Amino acid sequence: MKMALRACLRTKPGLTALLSQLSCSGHAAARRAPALVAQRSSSSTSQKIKVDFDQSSGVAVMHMQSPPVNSLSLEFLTDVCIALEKLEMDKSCRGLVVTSSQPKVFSAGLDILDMYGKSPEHCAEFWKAVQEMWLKFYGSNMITIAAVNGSSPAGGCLLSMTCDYRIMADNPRYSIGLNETKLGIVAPFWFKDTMVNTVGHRATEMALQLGLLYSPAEALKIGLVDQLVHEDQVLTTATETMTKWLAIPGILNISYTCHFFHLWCCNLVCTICSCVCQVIAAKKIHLSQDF
Ligand SMILES: CC/C=C\C/C=C\C/C=C\C/C=C/C(=O)SCCNC(=O)CCNC(=O)[C@H](O)C(C)(C)COP(=O)(O)OP(=O)(O)OC[C@H]1O[C@@H](n2cnc3c(N)ncnc32)[C@H](O)[C@@H]1OP(=O)(O)O
Repeated sequence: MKMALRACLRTKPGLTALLSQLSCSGHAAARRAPALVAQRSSSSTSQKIKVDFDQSSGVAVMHMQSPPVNSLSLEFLTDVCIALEKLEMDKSCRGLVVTSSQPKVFSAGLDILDMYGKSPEHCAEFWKAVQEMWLKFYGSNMITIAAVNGSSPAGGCLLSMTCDYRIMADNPRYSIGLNETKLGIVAPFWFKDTMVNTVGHRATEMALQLGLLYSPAEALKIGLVDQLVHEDQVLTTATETMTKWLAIPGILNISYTCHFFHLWCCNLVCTICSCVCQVIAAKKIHLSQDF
């Protein structure tokens, strides 16, 4: 799916416009102009994001440092998107590792305090920022690897699933998954689709209906993560793995992209049809209540 988005962002101007409308793209850029990285190795920091870029390898490491648990608030999401935009614009940056500076937690998911009791305008902006993060990671031209060095529920799991590869710390205290159901909320369809693309239909059904959080070993078993390593090795393994991915010629990447793009389009059409059916059904229920 990530590759599919990458392809359409490269090749389909119409869809790019559609996606940019969906994602309210540019909302982050409007706040702070991106700057190109000029040095051989550089480090740029916002309050909540630190990016180390090694120009010799073309690999950047994005450290999420929003205490206590990297919850995805509007401010944090905006910083993530800005950092990503800057890296995306620097053509020498080919790979991105995303990890956490917080102990025991990769990301606690959406910031619950930023969703509750806020104005409709804030909620709209917040929700657009969530979509923007998702689209930017999924549609990135860079190879992306999530170095999941702690728990990663809900939106944190989504973030890791938008990456090309996931390496998780092998610590049974940590968990990962889309647990929204356990919180009494329904995960949006694009959370669901992202998981289907990662672990398949049946595993997603089980995961979402029961709101399951998986231990690292369980997550590996269903393919939610690709590799487990000792806690101390997560970041180094991620950078080593990146070298292998970057050795693959970009053209092959684009070819696979076309296959996945086809699947993604089919999925989108089904989703639109299902939304239309739901609206029709809701109208029918409404009418039958009137009479
Ligand atoms: C406007 C929106 C419009 C529409 C939205 C509608 C629907 C959206 C539907 C679905 C999408 C939802 C996606 C989500 O991501 S919802 C968030 C789900 N997240 C969780 O369930 C995680 C909850 N947290 C934990 O499980 C643990 O905190 C964690 C394992 C991450 C870490 O455990 P640890 O023991 O290390 O720390 P704690 O003591 O539990 O927490 C420390 C501190 O952090 C606060 N905290 C934790 N999670 C969040 C969070 N998601 N948002 C905000 N704050 C969070 C926690 O309360 C503690 O604070 P304090 O007590 O002040 O120290």
